[in-house]
Amino acid sequence: MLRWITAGESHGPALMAMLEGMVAGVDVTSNDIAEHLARRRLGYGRGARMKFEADQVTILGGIRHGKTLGGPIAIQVGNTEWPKWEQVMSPDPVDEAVLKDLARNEPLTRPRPGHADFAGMLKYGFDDARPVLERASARETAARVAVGTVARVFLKQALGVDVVSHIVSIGAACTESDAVPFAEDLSAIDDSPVRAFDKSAEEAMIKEIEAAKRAGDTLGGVVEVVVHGLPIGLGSFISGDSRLDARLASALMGIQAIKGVEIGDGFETARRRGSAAHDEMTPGPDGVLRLSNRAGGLEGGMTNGQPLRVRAAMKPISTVPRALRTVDMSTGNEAVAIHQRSDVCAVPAAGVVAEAMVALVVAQAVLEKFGGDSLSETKRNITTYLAEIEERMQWHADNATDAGEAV
Ligand SMILES: Cc1cc2nc3c(=O)[nH]c(=O)nc-3n(C[C@H](O)[C@H](O)[C@H](O)COP(=O)(O)O)c2cc1C
Ligand SMILES: C=C(O[C@@H]1CC(C(=O)O)=C[C@@H](OP(=O)(O)O)[C@H]1O)C(=O)O
Repeated sequence: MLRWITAGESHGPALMAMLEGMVAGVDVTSNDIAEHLARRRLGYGRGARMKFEADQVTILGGIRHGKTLGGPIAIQVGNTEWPKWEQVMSPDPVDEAVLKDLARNEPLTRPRPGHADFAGMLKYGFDDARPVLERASARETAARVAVGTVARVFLKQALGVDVVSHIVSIGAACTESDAVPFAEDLSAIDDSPVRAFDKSAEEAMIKEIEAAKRAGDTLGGVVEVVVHGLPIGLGSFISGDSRLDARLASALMGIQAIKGVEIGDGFETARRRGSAAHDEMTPGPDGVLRLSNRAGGLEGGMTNGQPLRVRAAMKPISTVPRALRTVDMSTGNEAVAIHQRSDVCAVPAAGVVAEAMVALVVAQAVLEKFGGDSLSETKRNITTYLAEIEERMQWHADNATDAGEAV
């Protein structure tokens, strides 16, 4: 089974990610990983760190001469800030006298409502939020994007599919378009500072971020991930945890600040009648043709041959410059929450992270269905399966007559 894990803190020496279960023979290099990490650093409204963070990539195992070897893949992403934090974040003990004089080491005792500080301090028994926020921080998403890159290049090489995303809304500024973009339509999406597909919405989104910044406030929004061309039958209805929609929701919800996941038309579907909620089928030249894609390409927890379409809602950043009320955990008194360097809006970056999580989950489902130890073996299995599906679809196309039931 394809599995992944990350380690590391926001201001530690580096983040690390391990990916186990990837087949041999996938072409991937440090440059591919660096390219996607650079995309994650972009976006209007991000804080100062993204301007100088270099996300130095080192592949430590599992890849040789640009090809996966079949063993666990280990990737390190360096934290540019480490030299400033060497003592505060040292894995080995540091002299108390040295730490006492470091402003950076001042205990953070005023938890930010909305961040992990409060519950994390109580749960792990810390008087300081530093050890909590270091790991809760979305800096960790750089490690996910690193392993997500391996998953996305595997999907491209095994099936020819691209995992793409765009921003649907930031605050109240929302795209008007309900088109499901193709990868070609999104080839220049990273040139948009808010990664918006719809140009008129782009302007409104930028204005929304500027207004929030001026007001000392922060923003969230909604991202959409799309994958065209997936084979029918990834995931399964046989149990809750094998349903692909459940697995996608879990992976997307696992991203810091994501508070809602919608598959296809999701919540809107719940407001419709059945007659207007599903995707009717009709005989077509390739077998069965769908008249809509409200389900987002998933029925019964399986891909159904329609484009996969999944959205994730991100809450506003909780480090609000116009700081929120809190309680000082060292005194019990009313206080204002910690305010430190932070993003005003990180929705465009969250889109890149969401792509990585979707790529990992879909790659896991592809490997589960088609197996193989090498890319060529997986591809062979895919080809055989697709030929069978095509044969059945062709049977429908060849046998359909006008004698069907009229609707
Ligand atoms: C790409 C990205 C960047 C983020 N940047 C910040 C930030 O600069 N400041 C902040 O307070 N939260 C930021 N967050 C959100 C926090 O990490 C998140 O709210 C926190 O870990 C608590 O988890 P929860 O929101 O899921 O409950 C960011 C999230 C993402 C996905
Ligand atoms: C470092 C990243 O995002 C960070 C996510 C984050 C948080 O609380 O989640 C807080 C900020 O951390 P710092 O105080 O170090 O600037 C962001 O910059 C990153 O995305 O690489």
